[in-house]
Amino acid sequence: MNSGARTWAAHAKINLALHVTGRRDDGYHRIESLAVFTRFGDRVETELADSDTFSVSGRYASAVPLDDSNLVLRARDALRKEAGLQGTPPVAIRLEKNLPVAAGIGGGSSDAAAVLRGLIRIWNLDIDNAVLARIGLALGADVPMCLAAKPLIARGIGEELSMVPDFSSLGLVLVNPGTAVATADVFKALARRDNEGLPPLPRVLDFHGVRNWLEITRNDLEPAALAMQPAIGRALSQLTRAGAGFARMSGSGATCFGLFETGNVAKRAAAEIRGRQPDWFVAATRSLTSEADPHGQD
Ligand SMILES: C[C@@](CO)(OP(=O)(O)O)[C@H](O)COP(=O)(O)OP(=O)(O)OC[C@H]1O[C@@H](n2ccc(N)nc2=O)[C@H](O)[C@@H]1O
Ligand SMILES: Nc1ncnc2c1ncn2[C@@H]1O[C@H](COP(=O)(O)OP(=O)(O)O)[C@@H](O)[C@H]1O
Repeated sequence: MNSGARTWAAHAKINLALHVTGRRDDGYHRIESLAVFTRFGDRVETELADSDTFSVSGRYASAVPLDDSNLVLRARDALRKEAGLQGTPPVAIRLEKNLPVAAGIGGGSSDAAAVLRGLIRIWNLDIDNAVLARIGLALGADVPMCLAAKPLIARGIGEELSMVPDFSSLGLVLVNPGTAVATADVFKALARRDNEGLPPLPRVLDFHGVRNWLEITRNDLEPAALAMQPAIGRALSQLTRAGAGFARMSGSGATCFGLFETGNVAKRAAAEIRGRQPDWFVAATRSLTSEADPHGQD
Protein backbone atom coordinates (compact mmCIF):
# COMPACT_ATOMS: atom_id res chain seq x y z
CA MET A 1 0.00 0.00 0.00
CA ASN A 2 1.34 3.44 -0.92
CA SER A 3 0.85 5.86 1.97
CA GLY A 4 2.29 9.08 0.43
CA ALA A 5 0.12 12.02 -0.61
CA ARG A 6 -1.15 11.70 -4.19
CA THR A 7 -3.15 14.19 -6.24
CA TRP A 8 -5.92 13.27 -8.67
CA ALA A 9 -7.45 15.48 -11.34
CA ALA A 10 -11.21 16.10 -11.28
CA HIS A 11 -11.90 17.47 -14.76
CA ALA A 12 -14.84 19.72 -15.61
CA LYS A 13 -17.48 18.02 -17.78
CA ILE A 14 -18.78 20.00 -20.74
CA ASN A 15 -21.99 18.89 -22.46
CA LEU A 16 -21.24 20.14 -25.98
CA ALA A 17 -24.77 19.08 -26.94
CA LEU A 18 -27.56 17.70 -24.79
CA HIS A 19 -30.86 16.46 -26.21
CA VAL A 20 -33.65 15.42 -23.86
CA THR A 21 -35.42 12.50 -25.52
CA GLY A 22 -37.91 11.25 -22.92
CA ARG A 23 -38.66 10.62 -19.29
CA ARG A 24 -38.57 7.37 -17.31
CA ASP A 25 -41.35 6.34 -14.94
CA ASP A 26 -39.18 7.34 -11.96
CA GLY A 27 -39.02 10.94 -13.24
CA TYR A 28 -35.40 10.83 -14.50
CA HIS A 29 -34.98 12.11 -18.03
CA ARG A 30 -33.51 10.24 -20.97
CA ILE A 31 -30.76 12.23 -22.60
CA GLU A 32 -28.32 12.01 -25.50
CA SER A 33 -25.26 14.12 -24.85
CA LEU A 34 -21.85 14.60 -26.42
CA ALA A 35 -19.53 15.40 -23.51
CA VAL A 36 -15.85 16.30 -23.24
CA PHE A 37 -13.67 16.95 -20.19
CA THR A 38 -11.28 19.82 -19.63
CA ARG A 39 -7.79 20.13 -18.23
CA PHE A 40 -9.04 22.81 -15.88
CA GLY A 41 -10.79 21.34 -12.86
CA ASP A 42 -10.69 20.51 -9.18
CA ARG A 43 -7.89 18.55 -7.55
CA VAL A 44 -8.25 15.86 -4.92
CA GLU A 45 -5.35 14.85 -2.69
CA THR A 46 -5.43 11.53 -0.82
CA GLU A 47 -3.07 10.23 1.84
CA LEU A 48 -3.30 7.34 4.29
CA ALA A 49 -3.67 8.76 7.82
CA ASP A 50 -4.45 7.84 11.44
CA SER A 51 -8.08 8.90 11.05
CA ASP A 52 -10.43 9.98 8.26
CA THR A 53 -10.22 13.73 7.63
CA PHE A 54 -11.55 16.09 4.96
CA SER A 55 -10.63 19.67 4.13
CA VAL A 56 -11.42 22.01 1.27
CA SER A 57 -9.44 24.92 -0.19
CA GLY A 58 -9.76 26.94 -3.41
CA ARG A 59 -11.95 29.74 -4.78
CA TYR A 60 -15.22 27.81 -4.31
CA ALA A 61 -14.39 26.10 -0.97
CA SER A 62 -17.12 27.95 0.91
CA ALA A 63 -19.79 26.79 -1.58
CA VAL A 64 -19.54 23.07 -0.77
CA PRO A 65 -20.68 21.23 2.35
CA LEU A 66 -17.98 19.94 4.72
CA ASP A 67 -20.15 17.19 6.20
CA ASP A 68 -20.94 13.69 4.93
CA SER A 69 -23.19 15.10 2.21
CA ASN A 70 -20.13 16.22 0.25
CA LEU A 71 -19.84 14.01 -2.81
CA VAL A 72 -16.18 13.41 -1.93
CA LEU A 73 -17.16 11.75 1.36
CA ARG A 74 -20.17 10.02 -0.15
CA ALA A 75 -17.81 8.47 -2.72
CA ARG A 76 -15.31 7.43 -0.03
CA ASP A 77 -18.07 5.85 2.07
CA ALA A 78 -19.72 4.07 -0.87
CA LEU A 79 -16.41 2.53 -1.89
CA ARG A 80 -15.64 1.48 1.67
CA LYS A 81 -19.08 -0.13 1.92
CA GLU A 82 -18.40 -2.09 -1.26
CA ALA A 83 -14.89 -3.17 -0.23
CA GLY A 84 -15.44 -3.70 3.50
CA LEU A 85 -13.75 -1.90 6.39
CA GLN A 86 -10.74 -4.17 6.29
CA GLY A 87 -8.44 -3.05 3.51
CA THR A 88 -9.83 0.49 3.49
CA PRO A 89 -7.78 2.23 6.22
CA PRO A 90 -8.37 5.84 7.28
CA VAL A 91 -7.54 8.45 4.70
CA ALA A 92 -7.00 12.22 4.69
CA ILE A 93 -8.70 13.83 1.70
CA ARG A 94 -8.06 17.41 0.62
CA LEU A 95 -10.22 18.97 -2.09
CA GLU A 96 -9.07 22.00 -4.06
CA LYS A 97 -12.40 23.43 -5.26
CA ASN A 98 -11.67 25.46 -8.37
CA LEU A 99 -14.94 24.80 -10.22
CA PRO A 100 -18.12 26.76 -9.51
CA VAL A 101 -20.81 24.72 -7.75
CA ALA A 102 -24.23 23.76 -9.14
CA ALA A 103 -22.89 25.01 -12.44
CA GLY A 104 -23.66 22.40 -15.13
CA ILE A 105 -20.07 21.19 -15.38
CA GLY A 106 -20.30 18.20 -13.05
CA GLY A 107 -17.84 19.48 -10.44
CA GLY A 108 -19.19 17.40 -7.58
CA SER A 109 -19.58 14.34 -9.82
CA SER A 110 -16.02 14.71 -11.05
CA ASP A 111 -14.74 15.07 -7.48
CA ALA A 112 -16.57 11.84 -6.60
CA ALA A 113 -15.08 10.09 -9.64
CA ALA A 114 -11.56 11.26 -8.74
CA VAL A 115 -12.00 9.98 -5.17
CA LEU A 116 -13.24 6.58 -6.39
CA ARG A 117 -10.32 6.22 -8.81
CA GLY A 118 -7.80 7.53 -6.28
CA LEU A 119 -8.92 5.41 -3.35
CA ILE A 120 -9.01 2.26 -5.47
CA ARG A 121 -5.33 2.91 -6.16
CA ILE A 122 -4.19 3.79 -2.65
CA TRP A 123 -6.30 1.03 -1.07
CA ASN A 124 -5.15 -1.46 -3.74
CA LEU A 125 -8.71 -2.62 -4.40
CA ASP A 126 -9.68 -5.01 -7.14
CA ILE A 127 -12.93 -3.47 -8.42
CA ASP A 128 -13.88 -3.78 -12.06
CA ASN A 129 -15.20 -0.92 -14.17
CA ALA A 130 -18.80 -2.20 -14.23
CA VAL A 131 -18.96 -2.28 -10.41
CA LEU A 132 -17.31 1.12 -10.28
CA ALA A 133 -19.87 2.55 -12.70
CA ARG A 134 -22.68 1.12 -10.55
CA ILE A 135 -21.24 2.74 -7.40
CA GLY A 136 -20.82 5.99 -9.36
CA LEU A 137 -24.36 6.00 -10.72
CA ALA A 138 -25.77 5.64 -7.19
CA LEU A 139 -23.95 8.92 -6.38
CA GLY A 140 -25.27 10.82 -9.41
CA ALA A 141 -26.25 10.40 -13.06
CA ASP A 142 -23.11 12.28 -14.15
CA VAL A 143 -20.61 10.21 -12.16
CA PRO A 144 -20.21 7.31 -14.66
CA MET A 145 -19.25 9.76 -17.44
CA CYS A 146 -16.87 11.57 -15.06
CA LEU A 147 -15.25 8.22 -14.26
CA ALA A 148 -14.55 7.77 -17.98
CA ALA A 149 -13.49 11.41 -18.51
CA LYS A 150 -12.97 10.98 -22.26
CA PRO A 151 -14.94 12.37 -25.22
CA LEU A 152 -18.13 10.30 -25.19
CA ILE A 153 -21.81 10.11 -26.00
CA ALA A 154 -23.97 9.47 -22.94
CA ARG A 155 -27.45 8.02 -23.29
CA GLY A 156 -30.02 6.61 -20.87
CA ILE A 157 -30.04 8.96 -17.88
CA GLY A 158 -26.35 9.54 -18.55
CA GLU A 159 -24.99 6.10 -17.67
CA GLU A 160 -24.93 4.38 -21.10
CA LEU A 161 -21.59 5.47 -22.47
CA SER A 162 -20.03 5.20 -25.94
CA MET A 163 -16.48 6.50 -26.19
CA VAL A 164 -15.83 8.71 -29.23
CA PRO A 165 -12.41 7.98 -30.80
CA ASP A 166 -10.13 10.49 -32.56
CA PHE A 167 -11.53 13.59 -30.86
CA SER A 168 -9.15 16.56 -31.11
CA SER A 169 -8.33 18.84 -28.21
CA LEU A 170 -10.67 21.86 -28.40
CA GLY A 171 -9.83 25.38 -27.23
CA LEU A 172 -12.55 26.38 -24.76
CA VAL A 173 -13.47 29.30 -22.57
CA LEU A 174 -15.78 28.56 -19.63
CA VAL A 175 -17.89 31.43 -18.28
CA ASN A 176 -20.16 31.37 -15.24
CA PRO A 177 -21.96 34.60 -14.27
CA GLY A 178 -22.09 33.53 -10.61
CA THR A 179 -25.62 32.17 -10.42
CA ALA A 180 -26.10 28.64 -9.07
CA VAL A 181 -28.72 26.55 -10.86
CA ALA A 182 -30.32 23.44 -9.33
CA THR A 183 -30.37 20.63 -11.92
CA ALA A 184 -33.72 19.22 -10.73
CA ASP A 185 -35.44 22.62 -11.16
CA VAL A 186 -34.31 22.91 -14.77
CA PHE A 187 -35.50 19.41 -15.71
CA LYS A 188 -38.82 20.16 -13.97
CA ALA A 189 -39.31 23.36 -15.97
CA LEU A 190 -38.90 21.74 -19.41
CA ALA A 191 -41.68 22.54 -21.87
CA ARG A 192 -40.99 19.36 -23.95
CA ARG A 193 -39.37 16.08 -23.11
CA ASP A 194 -39.71 14.10 -26.34
CA ASN A 195 -37.14 15.70 -28.59
CA GLU A 196 -35.21 13.89 -31.28
CA GLY A 197 -31.80 12.38 -30.52
CA LEU A 198 -28.38 13.57 -31.66
CA PRO A 199 -27.50 13.51 -35.37
CA PRO A 200 -24.54 11.31 -36.43
CA LEU A 201 -21.13 12.75 -35.58
CA PRO A 202 -18.95 14.19 -38.36
CA ARG A 203 -16.03 12.18 -39.68
CA VAL A 204 -13.41 14.69 -38.54
CA LEU A 205 -13.74 15.84 -34.93
CA ASP A 206 -11.63 18.99 -34.99
CA PHE A 207 -12.62 22.64 -34.39
CA HIS A 208 -14.39 23.01 -37.77
CA GLY A 209 -16.07 19.60 -37.77
CA VAL A 210 -17.30 20.00 -34.19
CA ARG A 211 -18.46 23.59 -34.70
CA ASN A 212 -20.51 22.71 -37.80
CA TRP A 213 -22.07 19.77 -35.97
CA LEU A 214 -22.88 21.93 -32.93
CA GLU A 215 -24.87 24.25 -35.22
CA ILE A 216 -27.33 21.41 -35.91
CA THR A 217 -27.63 20.27 -32.27
CA ARG A 218 -29.01 21.81 -29.07
CA ASN A 219 -28.88 21.94 -25.33
CA ASP A 220 -32.53 21.26 -24.57
CA LEU A 221 -32.02 22.50 -21.01
CA GLU A 222 -30.87 25.95 -22.13
CA PRO A 223 -34.25 27.68 -22.71
CA ALA A 224 -35.58 26.62 -19.28
CA ALA A 225 -32.35 27.61 -17.48
CA LEU A 226 -32.23 30.92 -19.36
CA ALA A 227 -35.77 31.75 -18.27
CA MET A 228 -34.75 31.15 -14.63
CA GLN A 229 -31.40 32.92 -14.86
CA PRO A 230 -31.20 35.68 -17.51
CA ALA A 231 -27.51 36.13 -16.63
CA ILE A 232 -26.88 33.01 -18.76
CA GLY A 233 -27.80 35.11 -21.80
CA ARG A 234 -25.20 37.69 -20.78
CA ALA A 235 -22.55 34.96 -20.45
CA LEU A 236 -23.36 33.71 -23.96
CA SER A 237 -23.22 37.25 -25.37
CA GLN A 238 -19.83 37.86 -23.76
CA LEU A 239 -18.44 34.70 -25.38
CA THR A 240 -19.79 35.67 -28.80
CA ARG A 241 -18.50 39.23 -28.43
CA ALA A 242 -15.04 37.85 -27.56
CA GLY A 243 -14.99 35.90 -30.83
CA ALA A 244 -16.14 32.39 -29.92
CA GLY A 245 -16.75 30.21 -33.00
CA PHE A 246 -19.69 28.80 -31.08
CA ALA A 247 -21.20 29.39 -27.62
CA ARG A 248 -23.67 27.30 -25.61
CA MET A 249 -24.66 26.49 -22.04
CA SER A 250 -23.32 23.23 -20.53
CA GLY A 251 -25.60 20.78 -18.67
CA SER A 252 -28.27 22.49 -16.60
CA GLY A 253 -26.18 25.69 -16.42
CA ALA A 254 -25.29 28.31 -15.67
CA THR A 255 -21.75 27.74 -17.05
CA CYS A 256 -21.44 28.43 -20.76
CA PHE A 257 -18.61 27.36 -23.04
CA GLY A 258 -17.15 29.12 -26.05
CA LEU A 259 -15.28 27.19 -28.74
CA PHE A 260 -12.04 28.73 -30.06
CA GLU A 261 -9.72 27.65 -32.84
CA THR A 262 -6.52 27.78 -30.78
CA GLY A 263 -5.57 27.85 -27.13
CA ASN A 264 -3.98 31.30 -27.52
CA VAL A 265 -7.12 32.82 -29.00
CA ALA A 266 -9.10 31.28 -26.13
CA LYS A 267 -6.71 32.81 -23.57
CA ARG A 268 -7.06 36.26 -25.14
CA ALA A 269 -10.84 35.97 -25.19
CA ALA A 270 -10.88 34.90 -21.54
CA ALA A 271 -8.75 37.91 -20.57
CA GLU A 272 -11.11 40.20 -22.47
CA ILE A 273 -14.21 38.80 -20.73
CA ARG A 274 -12.49 38.91 -17.33
CA GLY A 275 -11.70 42.59 -17.98
CA ARG A 276 -15.38 43.32 -18.59
CA GLN A 277 -16.75 41.02 -15.86
CA PRO A 278 -14.15 40.79 -13.10
CA ASP A 279 -16.50 38.98 -10.68
CA TRP A 280 -17.44 36.15 -13.04
CA PHE A 281 -15.76 32.77 -13.27
CA VAL A 282 -13.82 32.77 -16.56
CA ALA A 283 -11.33 30.03 -17.50
CA ALA A 284 -9.49 29.33 -20.74
CA THR A 285 -8.74 25.62 -21.07
CA ARG A 286 -8.47 22.72 -23.52
CA SER A 287 -10.52 19.55 -23.73
CA LEU A 288 -8.88 16.16 -23.23
CA THR A 289 -8.48 14.10 -26.40
CA SER A 290 -9.76 10.54 -26.81
CA GLU A 291 -6.20 9.30 -26.36
CA ALA A 292 -5.22 11.27 -23.22
CA ASP A 293 -5.00 9.41 -19.90
CA PRO A 294 -7.44 11.33 -17.70
CA HIS A 295 -6.71 9.32 -14.58
CA GLY A 296 -3.02 9.95 -14.21
CA GLN A 297 -1.81 11.65 -11.07
CA ASP A 298 -1.43 15.38 -11.50
C1 LIG B 1 -27.82 17.75 -16.52
C2 LIG B 1 -26.55 16.96 -16.41
C3 LIG B 1 -26.03 16.62 -17.84
O1 LIG B 1 -24.80 15.97 -17.83
O2 LIG B 1 -25.47 17.65 -15.81
P1 LIG B 1 -25.33 18.84 -14.72
O3 LIG B 1 -26.11 20.02 -15.14
O4 LIG B 1 -25.79 18.31 -13.40
O5 LIG B 1 -23.85 19.14 -14.70
C4 LIG B 1 -26.81 15.60 -15.70
O6 LIG B 1 -27.80 14.86 -16.40
C5 LIG B 1 -27.20 15.70 -14.26
O7 LIG B 1 -26.47 14.74 -13.55
P2 LIG B 1 -26.32 14.82 -11.93
O8 LIG B 1 -26.10 16.23 -11.53
O9 LIG B 1 -25.31 13.80 -11.53
O10 LIG B 1 -27.77 14.42 -11.53
P3 LIG B 1 -28.35 13.67 -10.24
O11 LIG B 1 -27.64 14.19 -9.03
O12 LIG B 1 -28.38 12.20 -10.48
O13 LIG B 1 -29.84 14.21 -10.28
C6 LIG B 1 -30.24 15.50 -9.86
C7 LIG B 1 -31.68 15.70 -10.30
O14 LIG B 1 -31.71 16.01 -11.71
C8 LIG B 1 -32.78 15.35 -12.35
N1 LIG B 1 -32.25 14.49 -13.44
C9 LIG B 1 -30.93 14.20 -13.50
C10 LIG B 1 -30.43 13.43 -14.54
C11 LIG B 1 -31.35 12.98 -15.53
N2 LIG B 1 -30.93 12.25 -16.57
N3 LIG B 1 -32.66 13.28 -15.45
C12 LIG B 1 -33.13 14.05 -14.42
O15 LIG B 1 -34.32 14.32 -14.35
C13 LIG B 1 -33.53 14.58 -11.29
O16 LIG B 1 -34.59 15.42 -10.87
C14 LIG B 1 -32.55 14.46 -10.17
O17 LIG B 1 -33.18 14.43 -8.92
N1 LIG C 1 -17.60 18.19 -3.88
C1 LIG C 1 -18.67 18.87 -4.29
N2 LIG C 1 -18.55 19.78 -5.25
C2 LIG C 1 -19.62 20.45 -5.72
N3 LIG C 1 -20.86 20.31 -5.24
C3 LIG C 1 -21.04 19.41 -4.26
C4 LIG C 1 -19.96 18.67 -3.75
N4 LIG C 1 -20.45 17.85 -2.82
C5 LIG C 1 -21.77 18.08 -2.74
N5 LIG C 1 -22.14 19.03 -3.59
C6 LIG C 1 -23.53 19.50 -3.83
O1 LIG C 1 -23.94 18.97 -5.08
C7 LIG C 1 -24.78 19.87 -5.81
C8 LIG C 1 -24.40 19.85 -7.29
O2 LIG C 1 -23.15 20.41 -7.45
P1 LIG C 1 -22.26 20.29 -8.79
O3 LIG C 1 -21.75 18.93 -8.97
O4 LIG C 1 -21.26 21.38 -8.72
O5 LIG C 1 -23.38 20.62 -9.89
P2 LIG C 1 -23.34 20.54 -11.47
O6 LIG C 1 -23.30 19.10 -11.86
O7 LIG C 1 -24.59 21.23 -11.93
O8 LIG C 1 -22.11 21.29 -11.92
C9 LIG C 1 -24.63 21.21 -5.11
O9 LIG C 1 -25.87 21.55 -4.58
C10 LIG C 1 -23.61 21.02 -4.00
O10 LIG C 1 -23.98 21.60 -2.77
